[in-house]
Amino acid sequence: MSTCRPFARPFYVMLKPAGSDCNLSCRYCYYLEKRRLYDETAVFCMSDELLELFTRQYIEAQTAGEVLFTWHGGEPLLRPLSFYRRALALQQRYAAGRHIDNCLQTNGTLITDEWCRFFRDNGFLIGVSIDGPQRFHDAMRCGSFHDVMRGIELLDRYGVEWNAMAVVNSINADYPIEFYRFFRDIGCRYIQFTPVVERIADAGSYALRLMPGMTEGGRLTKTSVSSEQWGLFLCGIFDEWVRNDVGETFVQIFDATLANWAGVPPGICSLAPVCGHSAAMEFNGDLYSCDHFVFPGYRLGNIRTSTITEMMYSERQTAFGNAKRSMLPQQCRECRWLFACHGECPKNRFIHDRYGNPGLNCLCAGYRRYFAHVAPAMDYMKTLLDAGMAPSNVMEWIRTVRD
Ligand SMILES: C[S@@+](CC[C@H](N)C(=O)[O-])C[C@H]1O[C@@H](n2cnc3c(N)ncnc32)[C@H](O)[C@@H]1O
Ligand code: SF4
Ligand code: SF4
Ligand code: SF4
Repeated sequence: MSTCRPFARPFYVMLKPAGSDCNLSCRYCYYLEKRRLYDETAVFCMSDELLELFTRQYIEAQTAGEVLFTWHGGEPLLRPLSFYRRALALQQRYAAGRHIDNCLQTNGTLITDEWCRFFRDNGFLIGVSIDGPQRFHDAMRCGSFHDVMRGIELLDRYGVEWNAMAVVNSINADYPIEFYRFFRDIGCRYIQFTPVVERIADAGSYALRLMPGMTEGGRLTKTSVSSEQWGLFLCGIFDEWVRNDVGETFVQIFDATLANWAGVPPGICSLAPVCGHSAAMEFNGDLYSCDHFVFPGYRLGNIRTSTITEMMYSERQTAFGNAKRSMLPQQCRECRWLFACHGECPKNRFIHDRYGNPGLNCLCAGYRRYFAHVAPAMDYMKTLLDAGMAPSNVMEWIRTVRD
């Protein structure tokens, strides 16, 4: 096994213990169709033996004293509690003094008292997918609103730490304030927004229906958000947040934007300069460059035949990571917001820039609007941070300059 550890930063692997299996079929889901990569498979289920191999390799591969396990899917709660008990036992067996944390991303519908006790007792951080008020959520997520809210109430009752993962799509994007207030009203203090940007491939050009980023052609799905919608959405929510909630409600993209303004790592890959530190592993041990690049051309190998270390530090994965920067079109290279945007996620890069070069992010116009809109407040918060003061002082300032 390779002992070479050239990355200073840790890396992460998102695990798919039930593959792409799910009890829902959300309209915009990019992951459900990944079962087509494994046509010969009837049951998508990570074996105990593979779980052990992964756990050992993953812990050994980490350069830091903390190790984060990320359970993802499909729906990870389709696996029984006994699977996760075994996972924790294996983590302890191979920890060798390292501190281990677990987070799990779920649609929330299968949460029970028993799961909550387990999450609480073992310090799991739970990401719950919820797309805002019922009419928005149900329109995309199979009418599951009440089941998800019941899951959230259970998590609250047992004191389990959770945050919201909200997908911004063609429908809810036009209602930023209603959407944002919903999360505040249900007591959610940590919110992540992800825009839907998916393209359907021209017939027969890909093994999957949806296309990978950094390619040309295809047509946008109906649920995808437009660049204009995304920009207006972010500006609308920012105005509400910056007046009332700084330091109280944490919106991941605003924190990441401020981090880039202050010159520290942003904490989300989409606004970081390079990719390559977060891979995804399917139920059978296949490792892919990123959860949003689970396509045959981005399969790095399988942990039964190569180690995670070899694959994560391979030339291929390094090239994948650096492509985020090296493939930036001229318009991005000249952009005044490059320090904050970095061309955003390569998954969303498939339009031409103003010079006719390929590889511009299809949300570019929205991001330009957003960065220009938040710049004065970001400048002010950076000044506060430099002076050792809390960014929440921006709320008072913004009221005096804008009211
Ligand atoms: C694929 S799901 C897997 C975990 C779990 N089933 C859930 O829904 O939380 C992971 C996250 O991706 C989000 N998601 C699904 N399809 C998406 C898309 N096309 N674009 C952006 N996010 C998407 C989901 O809403 C969820 O928050
Ligand atoms: S619950 Fe998650 S995995 Fe299942 S369809 Fe919805 S987004 Fe996809
Ligand atoms: S491709 Fe997108 S999601 Fe994947 S690591 Fe890069 S920025 Fe993140
Ligand atoms: S705002 Fe547009 S041009 Fe500027 S870095 Fe981002 S994607 Fe590139």
